[in-house]
Amino acid sequence: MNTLLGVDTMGPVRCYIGLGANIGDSRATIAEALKRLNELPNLTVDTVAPLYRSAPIGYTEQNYFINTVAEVSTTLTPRQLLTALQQIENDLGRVRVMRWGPRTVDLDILLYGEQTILEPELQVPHPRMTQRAFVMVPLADLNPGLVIDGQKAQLLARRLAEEQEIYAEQRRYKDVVKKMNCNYSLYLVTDRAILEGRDLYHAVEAALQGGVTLVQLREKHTSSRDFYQIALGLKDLTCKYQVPLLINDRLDIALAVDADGIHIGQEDLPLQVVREMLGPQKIVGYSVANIEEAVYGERNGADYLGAGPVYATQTKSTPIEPLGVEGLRSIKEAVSIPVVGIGGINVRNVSQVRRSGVDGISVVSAILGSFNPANASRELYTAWHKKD
Ligand SMILES: Cc1ncc(COP(=O)(O)OP(=O)(O)O)c(N)n1
Ligand SMILES: Cc1nc(C(=O)O)sc1CCOP(=O)(O)O
Ligand SMILES: [Mg+2]
Repeated sequence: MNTLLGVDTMGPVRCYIGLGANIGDSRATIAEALKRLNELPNLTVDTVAPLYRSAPIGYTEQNYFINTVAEVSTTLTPRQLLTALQQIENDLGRVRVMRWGPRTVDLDILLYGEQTILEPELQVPHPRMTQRAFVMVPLADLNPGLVIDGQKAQLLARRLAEEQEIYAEQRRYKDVVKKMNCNYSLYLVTDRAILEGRDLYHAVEAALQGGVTLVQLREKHTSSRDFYQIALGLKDLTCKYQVPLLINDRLDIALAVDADGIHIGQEDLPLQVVREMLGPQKIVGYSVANIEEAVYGERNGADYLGAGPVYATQTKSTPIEPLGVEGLRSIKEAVSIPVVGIGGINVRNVSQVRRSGVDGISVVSAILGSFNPANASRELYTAWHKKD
């Protein structure tokens, strides 16, 4: 490898990381470990296998484990990667008491490209990986044809799954990856009233073609049955463009269509209840109009905040005075989760909004009020990405 100051100059290396936990809320810990992994500089989590529950091996007087495997690409060296994984383990409360004993979270480098590393602290490929169903089964989900020690991952996984106790969990961790990679920059919120009879699917598809990065289905006066049917249709559409779909207000609809998440406000179900019922892997957005609400949102499980109204808007009647760019900036500076501005944002003021430091713009009429939502989205996209 060609290294310069410890960084591989040949480009990213594909690695597989094994994750396991059996103390506390293991699913939430694994979700948090994946998030922190993806936040490392020089590393991207590309895919995560489904979760599995597996019987402990070695010391059996302990809880079953939750396991998965992540495929990542990184320019970190093996040593740097090992140090980063140990830091995440420590930050998440791992205490090393006994070998093969209970653990809050365990992160192992399974494979680092095609390299073999035989150092006292680091052996890659992981020396016991081909003997463990909880490694080989999720690994084979990600890359069935991968050959390790001359054996195909899928064949090894099948044999080990017959010999060892391992159960597939319901939750697909593709949701975690979608959530981690969520792009808030151009966020469309729907409102059929503004369409004045034009077709919602056509308008949303045009907006997706124009560069919208996130969609929220907002239906204020629709029966539950119709809301559900529209949500199913939009889910197909957003899946086609690999853009997440969030549901406004309605937890039942979000659950029923397995949406990527929900957006709730100050008058909707309590944030903590929504987070608990939707689980850690889904996106929860929370509306705020001041710093107190923003801090509460961050502390109680919101993934992002919708701050508004930034400017006066005809789309929703709100008693709150517009925040303006300075109000928006003060909210953004008070929290560390993503913030999007909403309310009266259009192509003429988008660059002001961007200068407040927020992570994106959320719009209704600037896209759906246009007879050409694709163009309108393209213009907003360009304005958002324009350098000053
Ligand atoms: C991204 C985003 N931000 C704010 C809102 C407003 O939510 P809420 O205050 O709950 O009002 P309704 O949209 O439910 O009328 C939003 N929907 N999206
Ligand atoms: C749905 C919504 N929520 C707001 C808030 O301030 O919380 S403003 C708003 C409407 C945004 O529509 P437009 O982009 O057409 O102004
Ligand atoms: Mg609401």
